Amino acid sequence: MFVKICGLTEFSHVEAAVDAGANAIGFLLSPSPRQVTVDRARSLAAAVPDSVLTVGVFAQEGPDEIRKIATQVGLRAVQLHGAYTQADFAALRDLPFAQVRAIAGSTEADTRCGAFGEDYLIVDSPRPGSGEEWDWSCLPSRPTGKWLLAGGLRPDTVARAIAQAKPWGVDVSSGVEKTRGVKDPSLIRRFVAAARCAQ
Ligand SMILES: O=C(O)c1ccccc1NCC(=O)[C@H](O)[C@H](O)COP(=O)(O)O
Repeated sequence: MFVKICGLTEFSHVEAAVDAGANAIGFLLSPSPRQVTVDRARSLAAAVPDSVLTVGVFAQEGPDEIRKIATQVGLRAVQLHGAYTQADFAALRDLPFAQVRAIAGSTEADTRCGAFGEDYLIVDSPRPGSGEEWDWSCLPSRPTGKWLLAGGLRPDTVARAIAQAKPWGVDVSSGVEKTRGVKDPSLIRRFVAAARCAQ
């Protein structure tokens, strides 16, 4: 089970996620309570071993801005949330970054990973990063390929979510925070362990 921890802002939390065995770590580079500056993201990303995917999360920047920021930070992947088109993904394809397409699972968006040429698909709640649970049993069509379930997952709910939705991976932010925007290392450890034990 592939596990991504999103919205990290502190070195100690990056270390906790890496030590816990996370496969990917996300940095918010768009407006959010978890947003980090380009300089901060670059420093945090430099502390992550090559085996872990560093993902920059974007929600409103255009391809040129994403290209610039992702290169400055030294990311290994970009995650595009919202109204990004197939053309936006194509415009970034020449970069040496993996691509993550994040969609709201409650919409009619294409749930096939790779439909826009992306490497990973995140099927999220209608309000990304809100921590709100949503009804993933009501997906209009079953996602395929390397898809991650996200949206309101927590250490005590992730096993049930995996059993029901059978995703390729999971993604969490709010569920491993003690207060909004502030991660808790013990919750990170519990989340990764619970996801890894789940079937
Ligand atoms: O975290 C945010 O504030 C955010 C803002 C805009 C776009 C995406 C955002 N977050 C993405 C994520 O943290 C995760 O991919 C996912 O939505 C899980 O969030 P959560 O429900 O908080 O676990």
